[in-house]
Amino acid sequence: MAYLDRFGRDALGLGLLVLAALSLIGMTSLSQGSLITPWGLLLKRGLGLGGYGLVLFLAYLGGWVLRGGTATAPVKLLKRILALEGALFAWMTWLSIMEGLDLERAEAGLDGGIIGWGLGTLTARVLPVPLNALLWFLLWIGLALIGLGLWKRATTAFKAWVEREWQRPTQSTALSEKPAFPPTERVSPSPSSGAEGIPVAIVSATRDPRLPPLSLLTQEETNGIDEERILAVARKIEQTLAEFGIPAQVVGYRRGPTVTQFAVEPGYIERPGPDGQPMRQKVRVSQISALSRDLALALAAERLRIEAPVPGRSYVGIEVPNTTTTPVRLRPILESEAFQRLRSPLALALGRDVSGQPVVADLERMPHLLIAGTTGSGKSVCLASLITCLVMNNTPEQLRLAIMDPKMVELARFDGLPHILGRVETEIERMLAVLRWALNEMDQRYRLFEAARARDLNAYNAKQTRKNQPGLPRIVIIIDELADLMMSAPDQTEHSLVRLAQLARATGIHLVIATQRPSTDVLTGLIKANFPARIAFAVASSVDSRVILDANGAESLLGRGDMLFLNPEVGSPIRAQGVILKDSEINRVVAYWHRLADEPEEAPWEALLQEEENEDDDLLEQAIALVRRTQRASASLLQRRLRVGYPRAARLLDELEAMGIVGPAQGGGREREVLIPPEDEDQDADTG
Ligand SMILES: Nc1ncnc2c1ncn2[C@@H]1O[C@H](COP(=O)(O)OP(=O)(O)OP(=O)(O)O)[C@@H](O)[C@H]1O
Repeated sequence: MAYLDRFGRDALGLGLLVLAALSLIGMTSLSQGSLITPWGLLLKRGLGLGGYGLVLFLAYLGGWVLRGGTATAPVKLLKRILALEGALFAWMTWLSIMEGLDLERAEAGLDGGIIGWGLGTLTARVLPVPLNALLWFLLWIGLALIGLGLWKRATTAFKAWVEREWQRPTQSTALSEKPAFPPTERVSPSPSSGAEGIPVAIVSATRDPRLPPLSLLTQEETNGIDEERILAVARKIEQTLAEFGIPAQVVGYRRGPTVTQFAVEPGYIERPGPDGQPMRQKVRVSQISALSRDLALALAAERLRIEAPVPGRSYVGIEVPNTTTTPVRLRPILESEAFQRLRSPLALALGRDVSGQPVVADLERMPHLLIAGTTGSGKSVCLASLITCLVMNNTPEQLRLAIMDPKMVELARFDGLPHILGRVETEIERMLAVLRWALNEMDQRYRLFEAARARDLNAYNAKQTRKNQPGLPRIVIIIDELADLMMSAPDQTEHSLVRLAQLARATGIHLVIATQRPSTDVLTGLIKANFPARIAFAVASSVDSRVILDANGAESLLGRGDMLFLNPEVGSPIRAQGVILKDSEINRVVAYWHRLADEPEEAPWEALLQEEENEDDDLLEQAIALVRRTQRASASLLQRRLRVGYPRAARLLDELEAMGIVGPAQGGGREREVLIPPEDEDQDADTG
């Protein structure tokens, strides 16, 4: 099927290119033919110079289809084609109007041809010539931008320009008065990006040819630095602090994708000393951080975070949201020096910090990652970018993923990646089986290492390579919502996660777990103790922030990918804007691997589930005997006595109900009614 798809696409793309070439030959009369000549004449007469536009349009469409452009959703594709066609007509009409709507010229195949002339004449009846020309010119530009997919970028740039021009007159006078920033603290624009201090890209020359090319991913979209606004905010900060009796100076700034961090150096307050002489006393940093709400009010900022002091620096950092945010893209981070320097297959591109520098980390060293934040704060986007980052750098022989997504929609689009063991699991019971399988796999790997006298996965794989034997892949287990698992089988989940977290590192098994419920019943002390690397997205309160990071701060984040990353090797959390991928980028990467994949394999935990199903029959017998003996029926009783997890106990109860042994659920956690008599009564009845 995929082959047919590919073949059809290639045929269509080539067909469009050939049509473009034939149209060009016909219009320029380079060659004669019974079809080409009348076709060229028709184009010339009908479209005038627009005929050349049509040639370009066909060639562009052909190239686009060949490059895989049909992966775009059909409605979107149709919209873009219609817009490009509209742009072509608008251009032809504009040409005709500019040449005075001359029918003779149109018939001779000049200007916009008959069609351009016709459309122009139609609107000329109601509009004066300049307005008529302007209307078609604007239509041409607008439709071309939509057709080329540049509309959003153009409107954003236009808005930023209007904003800049609007603010200019009010600020220019004050600007010359005080250069507030020493040049050293400024983010110098890099040659590759043209803005925002993004480091020069370094592409590794040693990229494995089996890996997807980086060109599948989008380049960064950047906003220019609006220095005037930054200066105005800096002045406002100084002014507000002064109004509260705190002398302080803004000595620099660092601009990131969503926030700008202002470096504020506390000044001195003069106080009368014990001897009556004035004494200079430095402002305490806590005095500045206490004013965060007043500063937010003065700057009309939604939320404001104060880092007091910035670790390793002699100033306080006040982070003010930018008016426009820049989406952080994966590709420039993969190409950055910081990422390349990690030289790890499990290097993760997390985002950009408050100065626009890449934030990267090595999952192998973390060795597990905990992600938490309220709903809509950016967890799933973060997981999707982590998965894409991993599969951009690893073949399925090097890395396997076990993905669990009880929310069912967020990560299901990765189904079909050959890296995924089985498929993306969405049912609680199957997820518990994945964890049990991971524990088995870990034990088995330890036995293999022992036999091969290898200390860890790297040593084992090196030995296998020397013997020309295949090595073992690393395994990353990803859970998109831990709360669901913890609610239905808390003991089993906690036990498995903790054991894996403690022991799995050497075997190349790593965990990435996310939750939107940062409460202590989900992130228990034991789990937290074993997951020192954490990412906190925006949360509702400082209590939640402390549950995740053991520190305040996440409550002041702005949401939508704004995060605090706690790297155990660094100590204090780093603020960053997370990477976001377009759907089209993910689709291209999945399609790349899908094309190379063999038939999907059965999940390795399938056998485990089958075994357990057989065990269930024994359990059912035991459950009947238990209910009959105790005359009580509840999930917790079955869990305790039969030593099973909640999902199994609940399933057993359902089966007992279907067999008419217990009544329906009572609600409110009450026990069910038992419908069979105790054993002796049964016997009495038999004998009597
Ligand atoms: N890094 C980012 N950059 C820009 N926008 C982002 C980023 N991350 C998330 N967003 C925006 O926030 C929205 C919500 O993100 P996401 O679905 O990841 O939240 P979530 O925390 O997983 O929520 P839920 O728990 O309800 O699934 C996204 O649709 C996107 O528009």
